Amino acid sequence: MTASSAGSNTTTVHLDVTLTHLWQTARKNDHPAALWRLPNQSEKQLIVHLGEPLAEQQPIDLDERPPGFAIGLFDAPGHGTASDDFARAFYLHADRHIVLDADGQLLYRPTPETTATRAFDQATYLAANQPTNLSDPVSFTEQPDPEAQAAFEANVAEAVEAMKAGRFWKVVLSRTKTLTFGNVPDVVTLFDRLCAAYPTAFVSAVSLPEGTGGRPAQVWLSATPERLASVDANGIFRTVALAGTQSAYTPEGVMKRTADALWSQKEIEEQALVSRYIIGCFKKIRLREYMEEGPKTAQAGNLMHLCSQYSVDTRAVNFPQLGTVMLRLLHPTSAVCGMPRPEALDFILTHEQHDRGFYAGFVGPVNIDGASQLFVHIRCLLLAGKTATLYAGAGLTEDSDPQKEWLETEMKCQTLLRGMQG
Ligand SMILES: C=C(O[C@@H]1C=C(C(=O)O)C=C[C@H]1O)C(=O)O
Repeated sequence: MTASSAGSNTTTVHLDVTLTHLWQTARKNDHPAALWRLPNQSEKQLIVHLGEPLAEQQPIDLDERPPGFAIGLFDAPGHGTASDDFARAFYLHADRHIVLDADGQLLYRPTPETTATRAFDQATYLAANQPTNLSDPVSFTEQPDPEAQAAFEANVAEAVEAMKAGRFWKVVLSRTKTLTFGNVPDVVTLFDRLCAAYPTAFVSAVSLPEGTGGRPAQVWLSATPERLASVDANGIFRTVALAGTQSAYTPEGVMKRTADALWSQKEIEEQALVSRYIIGCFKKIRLREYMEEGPKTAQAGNLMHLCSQYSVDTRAVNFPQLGTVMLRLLHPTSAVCGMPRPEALDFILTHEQHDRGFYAGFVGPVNIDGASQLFVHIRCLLLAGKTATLYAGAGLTEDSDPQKEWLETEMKCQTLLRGMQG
């Protein structure tokens, strides 16, 4: 290995170490790891947590956390009875932080050298010198589930009845789809494909070893279009209200222009409910100085959504904790749960047959390069060996049509299916 200093705060590694070697070394040694690419950027970043195992979710204080990566479950212990229950996540520390820049160079960010970092580097270099067999093409097939559509549509019909009876106004119901890969797929290859297919998405892969939160070993992969809460290096807070879904293609397979997208009253109302929910959160903390842009049509891969953007200059309003406070208030938003939240959550927990796990939770880097960027964990899958479980949901109102909502979840599954095909 030869390592040379490139600038004051990074080290370039001149050896055939790749993200795959780093990722596989982390997995093999049971170190939690997170790999991500921010929207509209080419840099890919990887952090490896080398400390104590991640036993439980922890409160995420964006202002106080050391550099790292958060991944939170959809559901909170106690179902959000305490105000910070939902803003909890497993927290990976950036004990090793590696950046793959736009020129394909691996740069090691300086982190304290410890016995653990030296052991990890050693194991990585050994892995880089082993012959690898990554020539296997990534191929997968869908596992048919003949009951799934009827079960989902029955749930939608029940939700519509509950909304007509006034129990709640909106709920997001989800379903799963199972895939079988020909071979255990290389996660970095899948991640790279999603990055290439969806330049405007937040793409991530997170590996959590067995025992994290009492769960088996898991790898989650996603390409999400939805920002939950972020604060950039200039102190600008951002969130979005994203809802309403249609294909980005005409029935003839031609890409539509966003300006040509037409939205039904149901979709306009559905998105307005998410906007109202966000504005309600600002009102709770008596914050009036927010900017609102939209709703506009936004493209997200094979789909289009209605999107309103909200931003606040936290320095101008002298509110440095706004990101943390809003994370607590926002998650889970009505884009993935419903309104009012307690009733919608209760309906989800009593009707969905699967555990959502990290689907519809949140993911993203915290205090990396002075910014924290958390995204809603949708358009995601859970990988275990050769099996992948995709998760997709649809926002329902009393005007929902069960069959259309099923088709919407099918389109949402297509985002990952197409992206992974490369
Ligand atoms: C729930 C999902 O997506 C959310 C629900 C949407 C909708 O109901 O139209 C649109 C975008 C997302 O906020 C999902 O992709 O699983």
